[in-house]
Amino acid sequence: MTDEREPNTDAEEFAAADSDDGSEVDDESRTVAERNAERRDDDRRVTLAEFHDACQREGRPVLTAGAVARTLERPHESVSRDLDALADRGELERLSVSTDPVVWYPSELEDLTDRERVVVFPKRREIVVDRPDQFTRAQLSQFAHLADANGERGYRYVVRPEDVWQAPHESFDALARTMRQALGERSESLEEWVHSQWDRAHQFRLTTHEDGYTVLEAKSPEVMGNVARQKLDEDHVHAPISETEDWVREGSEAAIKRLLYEAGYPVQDHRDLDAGEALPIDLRVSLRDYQRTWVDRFAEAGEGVFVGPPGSGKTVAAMGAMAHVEGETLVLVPSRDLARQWADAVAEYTSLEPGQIGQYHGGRKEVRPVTIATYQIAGMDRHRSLFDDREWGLVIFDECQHVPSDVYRRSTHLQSRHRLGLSASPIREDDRQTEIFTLVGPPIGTDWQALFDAGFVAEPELEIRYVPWGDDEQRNAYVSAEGREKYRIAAQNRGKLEEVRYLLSSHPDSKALVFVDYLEQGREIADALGVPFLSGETPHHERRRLLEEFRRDERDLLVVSRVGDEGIDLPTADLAVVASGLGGSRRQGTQRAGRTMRPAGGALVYVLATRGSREEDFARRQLQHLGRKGMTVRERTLEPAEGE
Ligand SMILES: Nc1ncnc2c1ncn2[C@@H]1O[C@H](COP(=O)(O)OP(=O)(O)OP(=O)(O)O)[C@@H](O)[C@H]1O
Repeated sequence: MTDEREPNTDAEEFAAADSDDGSEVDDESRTVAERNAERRDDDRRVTLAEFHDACQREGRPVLTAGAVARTLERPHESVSRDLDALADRGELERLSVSTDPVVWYPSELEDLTDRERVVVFPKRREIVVDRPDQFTRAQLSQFAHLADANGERGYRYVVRPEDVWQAPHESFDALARTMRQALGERSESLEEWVHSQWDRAHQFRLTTHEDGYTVLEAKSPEVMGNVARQKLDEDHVHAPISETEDWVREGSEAAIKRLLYEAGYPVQDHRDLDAGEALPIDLRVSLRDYQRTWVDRFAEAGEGVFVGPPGSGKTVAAMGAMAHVEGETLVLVPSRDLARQWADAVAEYTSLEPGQIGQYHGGRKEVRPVTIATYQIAGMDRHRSLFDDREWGLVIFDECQHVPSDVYRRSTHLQSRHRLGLSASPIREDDRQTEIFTLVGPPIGTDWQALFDAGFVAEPELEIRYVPWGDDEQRNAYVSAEGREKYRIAAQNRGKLEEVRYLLSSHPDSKALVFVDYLEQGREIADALGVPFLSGETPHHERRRLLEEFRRDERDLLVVSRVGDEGIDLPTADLAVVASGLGGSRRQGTQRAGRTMRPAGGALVYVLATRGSREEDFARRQLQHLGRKGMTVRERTLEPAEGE
């Protein structure tokens, strides 16, 4: 299911790394080459993990040096020496049996049955872990991101520059400690690389001068001259203050952060942020531990993006951030429905009175100490004053992967305020990630799997069902069609209706949502099932009524068009069937699946794809992404009905 690559052996990895190293030997580099040679020698020493491997391959917990040498394909003599060294360090036990050769076994025998094995591939900057425990996962997620997790064959983490840039550590030494704890031992070349990335992220910072203006500080005159002064011009900075300091033009902080980020030097933002007009706020709910950690990290930085699966409590944690800032707050959301839900939630979870909470959108225009506005309104010229009407101390961007660029542009002058983004989809297909990072802040997250394991969010089961064509006419049309038309025909395969019926009938007690991408198909399915079809064409009040009925359990089935992705916050469902919608972005897949990840009930997602069509490949790729998030993904190919 996933594109997990089989790890090479360590030896292959190092052999590959070797070809880069020390190939040019001149007088000066000889010492480097010698050092590398030594290190290679070190790296070739038998490690405890390799001993474990050997035991596993031999199927025995106790081995002779000869057996280890044979299994690992290493010289007997050096293996004996290495095993001695491991025993001296207390990692192996040695037992001499008279007349027989010495045998070796791990000091912790239980290691063999229930141990996590960490293999580092420094050159690819990948870490593969077998059965990592919670602690290891928490440590790893501080400097690497989970690229694959299929539960059976291990977790693959990759360390990207931005993972290091946003590591929540005070110093490189602290980060290195976390790495060593997670990896079990030191990986020198990975550490070197991480160190260089760490340095990059600590070359520049923005600070507030005692006279109130912003200063860009560089760590050295060289980096100021070679990087900042090459990338920035008089639009961004006034005259230099010193060799390492520039006086920043008001309002260009966001542009500076972006330019330097793109040059590979993310800027630390240490300005004194303006808390705006004071607004005392008490929380009426106690935050969960991970939410408290999010809020603490936000409090420390003054900015950031909470990244967690839907239903993981980002909205509630955002209120924790509001209570920390205690300033007037502007919340921007993608739709009116969400504005209303936010207003209700603020009233429920904080000490604020309803009269202090305003909504600002097509329906209502209230600007109050806490104002929730839609992106649509916030992007309109005639409503631009929204940003300046009050001294906002905090701006919250809900679903911040959707923030339209005009809203970003308009809110850049709010850079001096606290900024918080909320997102359930960390992965972007365009370059929004840079925008979010530089305009809002760095991601603050928790390993999703940890949230599933702790039971805060129910992990959905996902199944892709490959459905045969419903009739020959469509199949033939598909064969002769081209390009996007192929997707369209496959998406609307009439065979899917039967499959939807079947799935609904096999979950008779579930509250279900059926998603479609095409209005025509939505109407057909809704008609056939005798239920309403909710689309962009459904009047607003009608939409709300239907959703309310669904929430109150007065309805248990709705067919929803793509509008359900962006505009409205769908109620909790037990079952989601994605009948079409595989032509969109990866994010869409995540969000749809996410709708059923609410804590209640054993939520289940079925994605239908037409067998043998492009949809099939697409489904596989989209759901891989979910697999990487630690969900269980299953595939099932359905046979055509009799006679076809
Ligand atoms: N600390 C908490 N204590 C009790 N309940 C909580 C807490 N945090 C969140 N919840 C509950 O969990 C549910 C989901 O929370 P919330 O709406 O904040 O999640 P979310 O991550 O913002 O979801 P979405 O991404 O769908 O907007 C809500 O019903 C909320 O009441």
